[in-house]
Amino acid sequence: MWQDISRLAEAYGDRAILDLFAADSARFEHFSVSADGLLFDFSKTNICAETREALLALCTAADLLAKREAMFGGAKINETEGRAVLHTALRNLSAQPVEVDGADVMPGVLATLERMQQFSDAVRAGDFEGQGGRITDVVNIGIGGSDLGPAMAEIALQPFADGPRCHFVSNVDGAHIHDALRGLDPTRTLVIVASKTFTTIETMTNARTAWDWMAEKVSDPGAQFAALSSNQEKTAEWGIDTSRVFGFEDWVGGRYSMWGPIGLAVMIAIGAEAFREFLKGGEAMDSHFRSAPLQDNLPVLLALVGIWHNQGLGYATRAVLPYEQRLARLPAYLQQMEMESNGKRVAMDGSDLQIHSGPVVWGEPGTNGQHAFYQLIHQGTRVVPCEFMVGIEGHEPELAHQHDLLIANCLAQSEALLRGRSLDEATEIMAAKGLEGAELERQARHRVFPGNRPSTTLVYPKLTPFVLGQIVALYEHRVFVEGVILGINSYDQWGVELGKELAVKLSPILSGEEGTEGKDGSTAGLVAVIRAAR
Ligand SMILES: O=P(O)(O)OC[C@H]1O[C@H](O)[C@H](O)[C@@H](O)[C@@H]1O
Repeated sequence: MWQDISRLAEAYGDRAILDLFAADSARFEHFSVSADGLLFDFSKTNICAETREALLALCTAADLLAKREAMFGGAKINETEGRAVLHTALRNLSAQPVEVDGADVMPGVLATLERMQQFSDAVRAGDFEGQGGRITDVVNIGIGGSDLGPAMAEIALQPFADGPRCHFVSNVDGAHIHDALRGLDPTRTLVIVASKTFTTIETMTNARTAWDWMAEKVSDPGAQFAALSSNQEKTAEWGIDTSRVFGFEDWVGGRYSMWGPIGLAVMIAIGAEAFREFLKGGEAMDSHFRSAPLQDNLPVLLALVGIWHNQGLGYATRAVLPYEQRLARLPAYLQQMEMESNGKRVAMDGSDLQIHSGPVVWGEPGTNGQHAFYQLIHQGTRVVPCEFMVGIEGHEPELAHQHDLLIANCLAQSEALLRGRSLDEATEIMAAKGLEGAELERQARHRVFPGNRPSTTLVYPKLTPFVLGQIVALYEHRVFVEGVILGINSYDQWGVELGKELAVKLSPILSGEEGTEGKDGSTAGLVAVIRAAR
């Protein structure tokens, strides 16, 4: 199967996408797909019917349909940790039973959702108070999957945010919590400690700092703390009342956890009803993913475009470019989701991967990125497949003219990438400015855009909680499909462990309690410089 992809990449990798449009006047219709109001256009790639067939064959070869049902059905597909992968159960509002080890997980999921709602309602209504009165601010302390999702969503859903202000603290750098707490009233602040394991050093350190900050002004800091975790033993050690502890099971991966208790800060910000809309959006994408034929299946096609560009054509990165300022943190969120999930060098069975792992994912919202890094995207020597996204409508009707400009910019960028500008065109432009001879050629060459650079565009009606749920679930399933095709485990993250272990060992070396014997020359040298300067 991979041989087919290599053969097609060899044969078609360089062909002109514009020729494909010329050969098929309905190319846009043939190479775009819709699901519940979302439209995914991948016609501005060099995928043709033949390539699509070959890519779809990868799904069949990887037994995608059975694996998809295994995931939704609660099978322990995270084989290196012996866990099911059931973030989809967190948004299974229809409550269709989902069994793990013979027991339906749905009653527990829905009961926790209900408890979250009661707590969130109480905070928002002022029925749950701080020791100085109504809660005005919520500080979510967590990192990685316990931070990026809610932090991203809280910004994304600002038009719906009518609850207390939310702040997110993740970095162990004391500057982060220092700046977040500055100006807050500890007597009217709720601290949410979000950590699946409740052992993550950054989160525990920041939680201790927040506790001490609060203890200076209130007699019972624990009364203004809530905990979100799958480790009930550890939350009990902190003495946080169980009424404010929201648990989840080990079958929710950290980077897939914003649908459950890890989303509490978002629920408090936007209210339980809007949060349920977010879940409904995810649920709608789940049912599309499970029921649409592969060739019309949005997550499947998004994944296949990814596989074609990365494993097929060898493009090592992809840029996520939301034309939506409120999705400013989406690229960072997807970075963890995609790179922690599919950045693996061995297959599920432990053998070396024979193809490249997932790509580097990066990005910034448009139009800002245009004035920063698009230069390289248009004229650099490497090709960066671009994933544009844009809403048809904004939330500010009085600024509709600005939204139109935003859309125009988004479409202009993908058009420019596709079309480019030839030497003839550039020469004509420069000649019109009066240049001649060698100088004309030199200046014209700088103004050539090679074009033929692939991009996709995801169009959504308007960034509502429902649409955000669709988008997040779309990318989750994209990661799943790519992981299945690559034959890796997308749900562990052993690659983050070594650095953590070494950091623990370096602490006593930095403080001087232990020496640098056995350390490499660079690490020993850096330690020496830092210690000498103290
Ligand atoms: O939620 P926690 O247990 O505190 O984990 C927070 C994060 O840290 C780990 O190092 C993992 O790389 C992430 O997948 C995880 O989301």
